[in-house]
Amino acid sequence: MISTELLPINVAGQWRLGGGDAYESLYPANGEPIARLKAASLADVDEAIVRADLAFRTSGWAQKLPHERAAVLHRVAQLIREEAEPLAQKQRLDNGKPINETRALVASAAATFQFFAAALETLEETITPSRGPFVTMSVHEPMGVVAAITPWNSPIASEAQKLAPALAAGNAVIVKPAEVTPLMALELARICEAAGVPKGIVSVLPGKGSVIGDAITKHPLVKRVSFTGGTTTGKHIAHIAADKMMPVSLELGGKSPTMVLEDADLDHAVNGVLYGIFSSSGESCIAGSRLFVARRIYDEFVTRVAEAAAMLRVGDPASERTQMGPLITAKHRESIERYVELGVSEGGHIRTGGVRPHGAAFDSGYFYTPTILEGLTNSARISQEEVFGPVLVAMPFDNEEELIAQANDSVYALAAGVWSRDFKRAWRLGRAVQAGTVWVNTYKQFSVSTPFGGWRDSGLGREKGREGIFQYMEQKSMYWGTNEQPLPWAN
Ligand SMILES: NC(=O)C1=CN([C@@H]2O[C@H](COP(=O)(O)OP(=O)(O)OC[C@H]3O[C@@H](n4cnc5c(N)ncnc54)[C@H](O)[C@@H]3O)[C@@H](O)[C@H]2O)C=CC1
Ligand SMILES: O=Cc1ccc(S(=O)(=O)O)cc1
Repeated sequence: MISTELLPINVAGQWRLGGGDAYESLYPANGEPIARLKAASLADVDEAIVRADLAFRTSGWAQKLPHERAAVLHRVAQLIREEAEPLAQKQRLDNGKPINETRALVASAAATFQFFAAALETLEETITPSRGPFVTMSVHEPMGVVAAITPWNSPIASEAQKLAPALAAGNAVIVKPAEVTPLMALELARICEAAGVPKGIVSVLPGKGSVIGDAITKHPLVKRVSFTGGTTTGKHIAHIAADKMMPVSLELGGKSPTMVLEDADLDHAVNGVLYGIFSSSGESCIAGSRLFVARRIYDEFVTRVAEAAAMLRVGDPASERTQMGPLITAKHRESIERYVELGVSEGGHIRTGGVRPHGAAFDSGYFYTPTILEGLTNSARISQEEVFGPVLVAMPFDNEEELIAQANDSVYALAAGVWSRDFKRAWRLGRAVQAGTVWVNTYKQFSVSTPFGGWRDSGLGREKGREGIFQYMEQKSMYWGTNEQPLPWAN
């Protein structure tokens, strides 16, 4: 247990107990409580947003010069780095990912703050070519209060990905973390305050999405929502946003194809496929969950992947040797088990996994074995729906045309992988596959300077990259008259 005391939440700079129901955050590896807190109430939501709006207008945050705000964000990055190990351990407890993964997420959160601080300092507005007796320019203004609604699977990274650009842009930010993983957002708010972000500019309101997230989205003072989560929730938020004429960005689900060609470096591809689906226990929007392998090498390749999957070290997230930890909750594991049963009922057979691991070390956590299904087509429900767990569907293909048709036959289009030594084929497939991100001869690599987002049901808008900051700003075109030529009605 991190603390037996009820943890305070952050209502526009006031650290206090939430007004909602008390609940416990559980360690997925053993089901034991690690923290207790009270969720935000609807009154907390309204108070946080009204006070955030006041802080936006009066705290001076929005008016700071870019290099001054950037200095504060650099300090946030530095403080995250100074506290990296305790933060990683806390996130391990909150979310159950292996410690090596949570360390990488903490490092990426620091890098994100550093990147957006640098982006802000070097941001250039544009003077546009004039077409009259005036000088024209395009500038950007902060929006006011914006909201960041995040899922449970990579808390500190997904929160930093929204908080850093939103703060860089000069806004006040309401963070609504997933109910089951509230701790990292609270830590980030504490660090922002310590780094010099004025009180009221960051709030963290944990609680049920359908209540707290909904109220935040609908609030008239909230000028933008940046959401990461499931596609159904994302569509619901998009409807509310349409009614408010509010811009949104939506980072949603995926069912990403990995394509392995006959000429691929197979050692490398085996590792890439394993990492793509089984890292983070497959609880990853970009998990490479559909594997297409050239028929000529299908048996050899899938045998190698299955054998390696069976050898993955599933277990204690605290151990540096662990490659796959537990799933997030008992309920989520049940949903994955139902998907595997569905795959079998649709004609699939389990090549490896498909069970909970046995042994005392696993009994009270939410563990599941790395699972590969074969014998299914791309139209099976388990090939089409997001499982969000360690389940791979492997399928052979006969030619490129059929491969691309199947890879693109999905409501999702978030990511894709191509494995081939033939540059021309890899290029052709990489350009033909419909996806927000394509990895060639690698998978699940990220750079904060490269935009990320999905097509179709995988989302709207892009995060990261220098342009990511503009998501949180309104654009304004300015015309400066030069008086060289009178307006038509001049007297
Ligand atoms: N494209 C991307 O970048 C990523 C997408 N995801 C997606 O997230 C999903 C898993 O996360 P979950 O927490 O299960 O998703 P979810 O959609 O249930 O919840 C995500 C967040 O939205 C909140 N929420 C739920 N209902 C809401 C409502 N009516 N109004 C406002 N907020 C609401 C939740 O409390 C949580 O904070 C997966 O489908 C996955 O693909 C996850 C990580 C990255
Ligand atoms: O930057 C994008 C990004 C990185 C990781 C993930 S996930 O946590 O693996 O789903 C999602 C988006």
